[in-house]
Amino acid sequence: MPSLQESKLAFIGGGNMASAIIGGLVSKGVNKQNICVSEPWDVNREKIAALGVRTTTSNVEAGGDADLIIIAVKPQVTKGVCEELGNAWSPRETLPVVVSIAAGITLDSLKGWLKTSDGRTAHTVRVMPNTPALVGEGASGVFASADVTSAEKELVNAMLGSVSKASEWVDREELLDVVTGLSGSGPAYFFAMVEHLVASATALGLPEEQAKRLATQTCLGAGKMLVESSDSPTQLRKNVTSPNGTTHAALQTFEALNFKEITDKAGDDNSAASFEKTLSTLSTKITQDTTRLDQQRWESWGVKEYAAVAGGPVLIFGVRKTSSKIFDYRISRIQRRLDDYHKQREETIEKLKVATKYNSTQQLLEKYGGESPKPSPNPKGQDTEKRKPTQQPQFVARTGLPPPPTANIRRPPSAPKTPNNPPSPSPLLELGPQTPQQPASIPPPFPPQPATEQSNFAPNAFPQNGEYIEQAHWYDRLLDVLLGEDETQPRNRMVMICSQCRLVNGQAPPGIKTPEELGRWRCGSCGAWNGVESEATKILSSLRQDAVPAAGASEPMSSEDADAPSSEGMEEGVMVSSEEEQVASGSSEAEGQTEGESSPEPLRRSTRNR
Ligand SMILES: NC(=O)C1=CN([C@@H]2O[C@H](COP(=O)(O)OP(=O)(O)OC[C@H]3O[C@@H](n4cnc5c(N)ncnc54)[C@H](OP(=O)(O)O)[C@@H]3O)[C@@H](O)[C@H]2O)C=CC1
Ligand SMILES: O=C(O)[C@@H]1CCC=N1
Repeated sequence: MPSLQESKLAFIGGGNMASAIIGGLVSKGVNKQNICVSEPWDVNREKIAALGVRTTTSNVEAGGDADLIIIAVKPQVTKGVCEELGNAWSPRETLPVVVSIAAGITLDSLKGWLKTSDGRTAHTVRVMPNTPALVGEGASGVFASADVTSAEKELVNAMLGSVSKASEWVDREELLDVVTGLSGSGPAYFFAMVEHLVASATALGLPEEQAKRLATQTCLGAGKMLVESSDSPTQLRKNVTSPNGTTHAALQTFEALNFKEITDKAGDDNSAASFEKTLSTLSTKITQDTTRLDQQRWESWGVKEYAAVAGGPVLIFGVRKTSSKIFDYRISRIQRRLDDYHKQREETIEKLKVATKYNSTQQLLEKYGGESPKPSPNPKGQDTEKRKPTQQPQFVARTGLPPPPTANIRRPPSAPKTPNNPPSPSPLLELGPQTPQQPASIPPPFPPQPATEQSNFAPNAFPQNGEYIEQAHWYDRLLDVLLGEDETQPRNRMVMICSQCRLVNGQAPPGIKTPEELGRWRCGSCGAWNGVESEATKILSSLRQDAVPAAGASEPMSSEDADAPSSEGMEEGVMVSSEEEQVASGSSEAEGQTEGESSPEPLRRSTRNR
């Protein structure tokens, strides 16, 4: 670190305090050409220039190559000045030491504002000087940030020492506020005191100039005694105050007028100085928070913020992919086991066929018997043909009552419903994704009808004004990719429409994608069976039909027994419940028809058998 004489000094702001220090430095012989002052106001700049130092209007130029910068602008201007300098110093390899004399501006703020674009900050010192610096009688309080080196402190001490008789380094930064109220502002208190004394003496008849000289010299003499005497201020006061004398009477008047309180108040919370300090602190805080707010705003988002927003969906996608892989693996294991069971079942059925000579019997019957053997007539003499589940539409009014108006059932047209005069197709068949996978061979039982009539049918199934139709957006697709499709969504569900009477029997459970997965199901209105039957079930049904007449031939059954499906068939473990019902329906349907209008509910029969 260069010495004070060799150092280049720059003053940002050439006002009262800067003038006092520069004047002191010049009078102490510091090289004037090493001092540069930036000051926008011509009057002040010329006054400074009169001291013989360099001046400029550019802060950056003044601070360009300085070793020590003294920021001597008003507190509210300090932020802008610091940022201007910090930005300009980025190319500099070594940053200058910065001394701020601004009252109330903290080191943290200063260091933040002084940051260069590459993140460096100048070592910073706060000084609270006073104007007697001009005559080399200054008093200063000092506090430095932790990164300030001893060499840098030495340079600051040297600069202050040339204008101050007292440079006090304080332990805590907040103590600089106390120093401000004492020595920073202190000269003003003494000047005010002299002002009042002169005015009082003048009012009592003493010529003003005489009064001023007497007051000023008294002030200087008292000050000198305070500096030079070993006595305390209290002792020095007592030495002047004769018992019951005029000084005593005057000091009593001071006390009566709350002299102590006046001086106390100069530094307490209700003083103007205190308000100034509070306002200055608030201004600093407002500036800091405004800066923080700017940083938090969208436009000041950094790489981290954008990365978090962009990476969020990728993370969700990754988690979803991983978890679906785990579940896919578990599902495929269970599926393999299930396939194995299916295979074993097929093999067992084949063995059963061999054991019962099913194939050869079937061939012989086809060759010589014409039709498959029919079960023998039951004791009631009912025709067993009637027992076969009919695949024709059954529009039988089983209760004799019309369906409620809200029922999702087409109202009978004026013409009677017969296969030759079928009603129009259900509009639901036109709902693409929800249309069940019907065999193409099933002809639509109802001819198309005008839209107005369609909307009268099951009116709540069709949006009247489109308000319930949700358009898929691009982000819906994105969410489907990220989170998977919702199996409960209508577009992913199968609708169970009866192939005979077209009644919508609700939706297949979520996750069912094919008719095979759904299996056989029975229409709740006409009782017709729908869906796809597995090969094994067909064989077993056929075997059962073969077995029933054989048993009947050897041992006649009661009507109850004849109507009931065999318990073997009902308990067949490989059949799903709907398949069991289907086997049972061979008799229940027939019974339903023969028993006419009082036919039991289609499923009641099988329930009773269980
Ligand atoms: N006066 C004192 O006894 C003491 C003052 N201080 C502190 O010293 C600092 C200065 O106080 P003081 O000298 O009294 O105030 P002054 O107003 O007298 O001086 C400040 C000077 O800075 C100039 N200035 C304003 N904006 C800029 C800028 N952007 N760049 C460069 N210069 C600028 C001003 O010009 P313009 O007038 O055109 O705005 C003015 O000449 C304050 O922060 C104060 O707290 C500390 C201890 C004692
Ligand atoms: O009045 C002021 O704000 C400055 C600080 C101390 C002296 N003058």
